[in-house]
Amino acid sequence: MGRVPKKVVVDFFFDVVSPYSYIAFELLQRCNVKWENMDLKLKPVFLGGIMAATGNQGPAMLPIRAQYMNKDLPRLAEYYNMPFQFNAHIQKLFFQKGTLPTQRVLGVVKKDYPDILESLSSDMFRRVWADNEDITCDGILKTACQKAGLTDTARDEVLSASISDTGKQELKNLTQQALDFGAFGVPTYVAHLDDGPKMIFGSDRLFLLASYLGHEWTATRND
Ligand SMILES: N[C@@H](CCC(=O)N[C@@H](CS)C(=O)NCC(=O)O)C(=O)O
Repeated sequence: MGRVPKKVVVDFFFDVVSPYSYIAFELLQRCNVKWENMDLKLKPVFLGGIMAATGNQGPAMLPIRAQYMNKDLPRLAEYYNMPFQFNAHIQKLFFQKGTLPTQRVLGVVKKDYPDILESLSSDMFRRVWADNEDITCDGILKTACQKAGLTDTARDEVLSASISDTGKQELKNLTQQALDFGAFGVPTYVAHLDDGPKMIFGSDRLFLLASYLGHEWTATRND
C-alpha cells in the first residue's frame, strides 16, 4: 500500500461581502480537488468585526483604490475564468444591512451541519458576486438553506439559532480566531505547518499556500 500523505489543516477565513474572498474561495475549491494533502476548514467571519478590532478599513473606502478594484476584479475573474459581476446592491451590502445575518447563518451551519457549509458558502458567494442578487432581502437565507439540502425543520432551527446569543457568539469566536492569527482583512488563510501556523492574506498569495503544501501554482487558471 502506498504512503498516505500527511494532511495539512488550512483555515480559510472569509466573509461573502468580500469579492477577493469570492475569488479565493473559487480557486481554493479547484485546489481542494487536486491537493490531497490539504484539509480545508472553512471559517466564516464578520469582516466588519475584523476591521473594527484592527482599525483597518475596506479597500473601497479609498476612492482611487475603489476605482482600481472596478478594473482589477473583472480582470481577475476573466483571467481565472469564473463568473463575476458587480453587485448593484453594494451600498446596502457594504454600508447598510451588511452580511452579519448571512455570516451568522454560516457560523451555525459550520457547527451544526458542517457537511453543507461548502455548498451554502458557494451559493451565497455566487448570489453576491456572480448573480447580482440582494442577499440582504428577507427570505434569501431561507431559500439558500433549503437549496443546500436542509430539511424545513433543520432550516428553521438554523435560522433561529443564527439570531440567538449562541449563534451570535459562534461568529464572534470564529472572527476572534482570525484576529488571534493576526488577520486584518479577508481572505485570510492559516496553514498549520509542523513549524507553526503561517497566516497569509489575499487571493493573490495563494501561490505561497501552494508552496507550503508542496504544490506548483499552475493549473488553476482554466480549471
Ligand atoms: N490583494 C488582495 C486584496 C484583498 C482585499 O482587498 N481584501 C479586502 C476585503 S475585499 C480587505 O479585507 N482588505 C484589507 C486590507 O487590504 O487591508 C487580494 O488580491 O486578494
